[in-house]
Amino acid sequence: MNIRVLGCSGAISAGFKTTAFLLDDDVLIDAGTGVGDLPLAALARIDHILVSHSHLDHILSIPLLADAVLRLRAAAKRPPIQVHALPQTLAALRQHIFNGVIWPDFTRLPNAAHPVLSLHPFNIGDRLQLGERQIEVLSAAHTVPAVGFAVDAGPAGGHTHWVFTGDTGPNPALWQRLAEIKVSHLVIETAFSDEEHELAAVSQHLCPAALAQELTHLQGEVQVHITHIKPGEIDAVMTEISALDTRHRLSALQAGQVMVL
Ligand SMILES: Nc1ncnc2c1ncn2[C@@H]1O[C@@H]2COP(=O)(O)O[C@H]2[C@H]1O
Repeated sequence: MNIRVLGCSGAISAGFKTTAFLLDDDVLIDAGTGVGDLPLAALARIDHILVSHSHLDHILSIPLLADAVLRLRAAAKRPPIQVHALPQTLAALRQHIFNGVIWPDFTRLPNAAHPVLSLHPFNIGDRLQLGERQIEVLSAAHTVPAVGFAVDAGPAGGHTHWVFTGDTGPNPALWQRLAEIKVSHLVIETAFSDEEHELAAVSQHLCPAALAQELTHLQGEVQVHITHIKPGEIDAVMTEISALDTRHRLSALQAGQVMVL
């Protein structure tokens, strides 16, 4: 099982794409601007999109992807791309994106019987079975209903997990759950530097000081990948993180990086 980072930035600028991970070649975890770097044939292979929350930097490639692959998938008689998210997130997509104003309703196009997208609600704690892969929905604490995900490496990988926190501030429920499973990779956000700790708090993100506090709850010695840093904050965030006293191995996640489970 491979997880490829298509985008891991907290906003955009040249060379920085927002959150998207490609699990093998058919499952997207979040659909930020990084999705747009995939060739059309690769886009057409995506069968599932797992959405952490409704914010634009995580969803904006869903409507664009639907339009890009509609004809290819219809010609190949492919089923709808399944979009999986919390009920509140799916309602936001329906109301604010697929409303015929911002974008056509691709849950009914090219026709209502065989649309290019279908919407599938999940709840925190659910375990989604996508082919051989099992993915658990984790809690997140953000300004809108939000989740993270834990991808189970399966029996060949000793049932370790690749964990993505999603966008979140301090999140006790996450650490409670992670104490019960084996974690090999933790992809955790740190959007802002400590200087911006008030903005981090109000927008429910982490800064390095808050990250340090969160990581005290993570057992063992884990490879920790820092994601969702705002482009102007990267040097400050990574300098502050390099000074943290922690047993875990911390590095900045990079677009193009492939993690093998
Ligand atoms: N109160 C605020 N003041 C300024 N910026 C904000 C505020 N709340 C949210 N944001 C920004 O809006 C962004 C929305 O997406 P994010 O949660 O990734 O990160 C958020 C912050 O960068």
